[in-house]
Amino acid sequence: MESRLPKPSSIKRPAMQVKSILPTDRIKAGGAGAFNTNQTYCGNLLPPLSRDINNLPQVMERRMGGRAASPEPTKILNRAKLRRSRSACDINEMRLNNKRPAAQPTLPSIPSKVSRFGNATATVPVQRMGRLAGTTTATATASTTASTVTKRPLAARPLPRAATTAAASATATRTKPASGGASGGAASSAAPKRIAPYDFKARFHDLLDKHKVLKTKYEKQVEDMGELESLPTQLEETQTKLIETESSLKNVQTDNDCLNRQVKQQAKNIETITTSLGRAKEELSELQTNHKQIKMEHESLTAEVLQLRQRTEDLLRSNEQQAKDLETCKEQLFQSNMERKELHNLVMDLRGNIRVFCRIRPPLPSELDRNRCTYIYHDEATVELQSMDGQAKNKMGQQIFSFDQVFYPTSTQTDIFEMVSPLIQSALDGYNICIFAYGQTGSGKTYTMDGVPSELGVIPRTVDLLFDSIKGYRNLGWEYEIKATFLEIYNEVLYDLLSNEQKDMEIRMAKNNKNDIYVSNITEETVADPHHLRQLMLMARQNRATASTAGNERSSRSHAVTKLQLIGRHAEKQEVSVGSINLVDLAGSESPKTSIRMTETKSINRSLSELTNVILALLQKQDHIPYRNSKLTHLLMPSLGGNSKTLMFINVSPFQDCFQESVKSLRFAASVHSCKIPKAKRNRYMASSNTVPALNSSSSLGSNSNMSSSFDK
Ligand SMILES: Nc1ncnc2c1ncn2[C@@H]1O[C@H](COP(=O)(O)OP(=O)(O)OP(=O)(O)O)[C@@H](O)[C@H]1O
Repeated sequence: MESRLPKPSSIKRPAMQVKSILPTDRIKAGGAGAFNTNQTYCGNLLPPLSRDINNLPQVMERRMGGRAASPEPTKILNRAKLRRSRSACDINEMRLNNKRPAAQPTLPSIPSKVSRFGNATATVPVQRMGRLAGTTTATATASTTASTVTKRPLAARPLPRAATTAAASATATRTKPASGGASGGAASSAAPKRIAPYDFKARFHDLLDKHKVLKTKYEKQVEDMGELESLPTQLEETQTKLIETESSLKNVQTDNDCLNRQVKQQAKNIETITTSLGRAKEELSELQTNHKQIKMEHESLTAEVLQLRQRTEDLLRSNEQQAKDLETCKEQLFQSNMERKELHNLVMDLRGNIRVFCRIRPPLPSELDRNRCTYIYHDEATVELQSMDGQAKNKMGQQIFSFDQVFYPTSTQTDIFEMVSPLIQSALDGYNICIFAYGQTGSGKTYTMDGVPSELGVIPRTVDLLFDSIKGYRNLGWEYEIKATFLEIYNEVLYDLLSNEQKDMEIRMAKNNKNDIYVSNITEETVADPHHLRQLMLMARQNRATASTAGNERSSRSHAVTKLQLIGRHAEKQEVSVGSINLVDLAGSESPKTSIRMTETKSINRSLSELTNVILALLQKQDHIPYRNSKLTHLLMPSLGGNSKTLMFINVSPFQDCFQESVKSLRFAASVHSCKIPKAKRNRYMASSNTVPALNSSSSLGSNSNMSSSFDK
């Protein structure tokens, strides 16, 4: 009988390249842990199943070190066993399978068997199933088969999951028909039927089944090997991914920590903000309350503002009207003030341009034992002087004198100044005023003019009145400037009482005004306040020449002239008013019989005599008035005969031994009182005129003034 099986020589090895074993180095590189699921591979205890059938020759050759090498006894024995276990059919079938493509192995069909089992699946021999009776899993079947082929105890080796599944599937497929029919079930439960050695066909089929199972197992193992080969790469990728994941995890953890810190910080911030928000809410509430109050106040104030605006408009209209009225009133006031000045000075004129006041001083406590003559006061302006000496009384006759005013010994400084102050007012109105005291030594001239600290005289009171009046005039639009000079005439020589320097001082006539004179090189001080002027007066008094006389322990031995210039300006009306006050404390006349310093006495008496002559010449209306015969009359020329209002005090002593001098003084004063001086003219300038002195100019009427004046008619 000729077998239809192909000859073993025709079997070719599968073309598929399969790695028979894992390289040791790769296994080692993968680490033992990488193959924990397949300890047998890692330990290289068992060869892979891929070497079992298809690659068996090559494997054997490799293991044997090639055919040329002499086989080891154990391997030769195994090969002999293998050779014994395999039948010729097996070998032929393997050769046929090797010739066919490995992916689709095909076997020749056996019609007789096929018809008996019905389909290809049923080609699994019942005998084999019977032989495998008692095993319900493909694993057991495969293990049995494997042990049959390789004669190795493979039961302990776990099969790959895919192979197990395939084997189970194949077993299930083969057992289905048997379990479906009674015959099949009987066959499966029957004892395994041994195939007779001569039944090659059965053996062939049995081997074919085994071959299929092994082939399936082989394919699964190849697949598993492919999967296992890719495991290191996957492992590396997984490790790389793991490292990346760990790095990412670290980053994420870092980020998480950072975020946690931020969350904590934000939580704190939220807490702070919440607290602040609470406070802000409270403040907002307070502010809202305040806002309501302020709003109410604002509304109230707005209404008030509206009322005030209306009131302001009314007031503005009223103010405009009042401003017009004020201008009218100012104008009327200015005109009335000018009229008052005119009337005031008219009264002064009616009283006389030169007025004479007689003052009889009281005896001092130290003089109470001195004999006094009798003064009989007929009225306030008439006094009768009687000598206690009967011989002198008969010789001099009745001595009755009339003056503008007679002041009793009991009259005070205040009483005196009440009569003087109207003249000071005239000086502010632009008139030249001259006040001098005449009398024998010790009669009270200095007391009347300067006074004592407890009883101020005419000069300090004049200063106070001037500054008080300037304040009132300022309200009327007038601004005043006061300049002061202090000089004395001693032995017909001029001295500057504000300077200790030796100066060449002369009395000169103003260039454009023959009625005005000035003193060259004299110190002129602009006075800002009464205190300043008092200081200057004190300095002048200290510089004045004094000496002891028979009638006065501290007699003034010179004529002292204090000159105050008053320059008033009305900016609105463009008017300038220039007035002056000459306050003269004459040296006391002295009898040559009692004189100690004859030259001094002669000079004083001569100057006083010249003063008498000038006044008498004015009284007699002589053509020539001898002003220049003495420094005193020359200096007082504008005050005596020109544009001036003059007040002369006649001071007399109450003592009997002064009777003769007192009578002479009183006679002189009485004659002056009767003297007629032309009507004084007010110095009034228009600001637009070139003749107006410059404001704050040092040049003035008392010094070197080139001013030309236009006088009122
Ligand atoms: N009315 C008076 N009441 C009180 N004491 C007076 C009065 N008049 C003058 N005396 C005093 O008389 C003395 C002499 O006065 P006073 O020095 O003023 O005289 P005089 O005329 O200036 O003298 P002389 O010309 O020598 O300077 C002074 O002590 C003064 O205080």
